[in-house]
Amino acid sequence: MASPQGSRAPLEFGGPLGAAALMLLLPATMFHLLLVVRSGPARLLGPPPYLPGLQVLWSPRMLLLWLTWLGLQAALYLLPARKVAEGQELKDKSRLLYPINGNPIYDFFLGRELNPRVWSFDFKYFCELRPGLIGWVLINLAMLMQEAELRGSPSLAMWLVNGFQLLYVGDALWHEEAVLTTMDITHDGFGFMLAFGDLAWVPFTYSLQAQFLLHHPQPLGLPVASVICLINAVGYYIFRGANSQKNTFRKNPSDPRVADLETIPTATGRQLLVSGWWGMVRHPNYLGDLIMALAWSLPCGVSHLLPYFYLLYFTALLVHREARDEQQCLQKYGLAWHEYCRRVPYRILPYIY
Ligand SMILES: NC(=O)C1=CN([C@@H]2O[C@H](COP(=O)(O)OP(=O)(O)OC[C@H]3O[C@@H](n4cnc5c(N)ncnc54)[C@H](OP(=O)(O)O)[C@@H]3O)[C@@H](O)[C@H]2O)C=CC1
Ligand SMILES: CC(C)CCC[C@@H](C)[C@H]1CC=C2C3=C(CC[C@@]21C)[C@@]1(C)CC[C@H](O)C[C@@H]1CC3
Repeated sequence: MASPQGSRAPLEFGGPLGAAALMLLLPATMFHLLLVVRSGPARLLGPPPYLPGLQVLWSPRMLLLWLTWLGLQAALYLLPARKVAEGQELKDKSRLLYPINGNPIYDFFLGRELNPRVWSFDFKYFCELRPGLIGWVLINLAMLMQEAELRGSPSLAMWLVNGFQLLYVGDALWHEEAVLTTMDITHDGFGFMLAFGDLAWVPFTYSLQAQFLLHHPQPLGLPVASVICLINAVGYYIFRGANSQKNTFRKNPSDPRVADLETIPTATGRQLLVSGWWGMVRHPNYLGDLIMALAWSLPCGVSHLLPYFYLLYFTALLVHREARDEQQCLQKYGLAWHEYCRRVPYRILPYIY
């Protein structure tokens, strides 16, 4: 089906071939990382030390545990006390139409249903923040507790990684409503990418540093730990400052905290911030997030590349995501976006990219 303008919407992620490759590569990458992190050499680019037998990989008990975890999260999600927030309204009051491009692989990967719901249970919104992110910090905690069992007490590096990532997840849950304006909720369908990303990729690869530290303890002195804490604090300050500034502005441009910021009018009636954080680069929030990603890897030392996998993957993800967002903003704002790009020429890293 053509999009409202009659033209075919551009295929993303390399179209069907890219989608098929990612659906094979991503689970294989996660599997490789989980095998290598437990090995002595822990070589990111080396072959996995061994391939476990089927009896190791398939456990009905683990499947039951995972389904119980999902069920618990679903029950908590349905609690009547939860706050209900308006989703982001689309331009023409209707919902985006997904191109029926006649290719099941691409649709399966990117998903076609924008708001997959059963009654009030929104599967995409539920998966985006709860089972995966909370599962992530639970795995981290399990690593910390296992290190305490093994070595008498958790290492300083393990405390740092747990603390930094607990702050990140707690922040995401505290600002849960902000997820409603992300492209995952407003633009992407709920397909393999988000289902696998939310439920497997986040808990099992985002906890890689904690898993690495359990199997490869790293000495960390207080002076270096203090510098790493400062790096994470700077990253979080930029991340939170930029996200809050934009979300406050989007909710109420007259809010005293953003009313004095310079803006560019657009034909949609919405304005673009062109000073403050969003006058520094076009995605300051990504910059803060990447600085935190560096701070999460540094406690693992520099002897192995493996703990820096998240930083490498995340850089690629945000560079790609930024390009996708640029395309969407160009479609939304046209000349106003060109003007914004002229005045704010850098995307993520000031004077570099
Ligand atoms: N840890 C992880 O795996 C991931 C973390 N993230 C983090 O999630 C957060 C959200 O990122 P993301 O969902 O990509 O989207 P963003 O929060 O960056 O929002 C992008 C949208 O913001 C609006 N916008 C852009 N520029 C301006 C401007 N100058 N003035 C006003 N509005 C503007 C546009 O939407 P509109 O104009 O329609 O409002 C644009 O589509 C980020 O901090 C990111 O780092 C993201 C992906 C993965
Ligand atoms: C290569 C992967 C399989 C592609 C999947 C990417 C997903 C894991 C991410 C896409 C956007 C995400 C966001 C977050 C977590 C990761 C995913 C789902 C946050 C919830 C992280 C916390 C932030 O405060 C908000 C983010 C929104 C986007």
